[in-house]
Amino acid sequence: MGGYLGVVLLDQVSKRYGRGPWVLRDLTLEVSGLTVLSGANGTGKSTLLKIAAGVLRPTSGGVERPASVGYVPERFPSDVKMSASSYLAHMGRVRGAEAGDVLERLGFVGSTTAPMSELSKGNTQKVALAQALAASDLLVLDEPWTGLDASASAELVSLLEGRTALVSDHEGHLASATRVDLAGGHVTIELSRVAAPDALEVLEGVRSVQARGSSVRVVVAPERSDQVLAEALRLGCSVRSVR
Ligand SMILES: Nc1ncnc2c1ncn2[C@@H]1O[C@H](COP(=O)(O)OP(=O)(O)OP(=O)(O)O)[C@@H](O)[C@H]1O
Repeated sequence: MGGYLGVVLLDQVSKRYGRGPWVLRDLTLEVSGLTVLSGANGTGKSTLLKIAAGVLRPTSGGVERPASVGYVPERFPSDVKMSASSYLAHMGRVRGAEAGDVLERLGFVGSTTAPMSELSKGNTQKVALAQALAASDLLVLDEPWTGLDASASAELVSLLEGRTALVSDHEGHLASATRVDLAGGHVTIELSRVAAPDALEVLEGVRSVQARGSSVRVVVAPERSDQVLAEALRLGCSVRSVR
């Protein structure tokens, strides 16, 4: 893979935390322009964004990101002792690009010299956005409107115009952006006589396998449910229900 400017490419990315259920499975994603990630709570939006930004490794699969990536996490740490101006200067040196007038445009009204831990939630978010928006190739923004007032929210929409960005947005600020829905629905298969749950867990499309008393509940992507059912029967499992 090579040469994607302003585009993050996730190639067959899967992620699970430890031995927990699969949060993402075989996800391939190219981003150009504004792309909004949607999906119910817990479907893996923040996980995907962390992987795209490079702060979390996928369990498997490849990620290629451009050189200059700006990331705003879902929650900015609340205990940063550095001041906003020191933080932005530091990030500017790391990135080789200044934050420019983003703070002013977003209507920042706090102190740029006080510790950031003393800033209000909205003003902290504006600093987080200012450092990220200095990146030139790709923005990865997790709920970036959190804590912003109406005028800062509208300004952020205009700041994102023409940018390449992967954004989670519960509130529909970017109505005209490309949408990637992580929910995609699921099929739950209840099995008994399961000798080897591990053999089910590795099947394509399987999101989780949970023992429940004498049965095992398998959550599967809808497009793979027929194949998983067939494989479960081949492994000698009995099917109790599919819904
Ligand atoms: N550090 C972690 N350790 C273990 N499990 C985690 C961790 N982070 C996230 N998860 C799990 O991964 C799943 C996806 O979480 P994630 O935060 O990516 O979802 P989300 O779509 O961003 O949710 P929300 O809309 O509520 O912010 C959830 O089941 C969550 O419990």
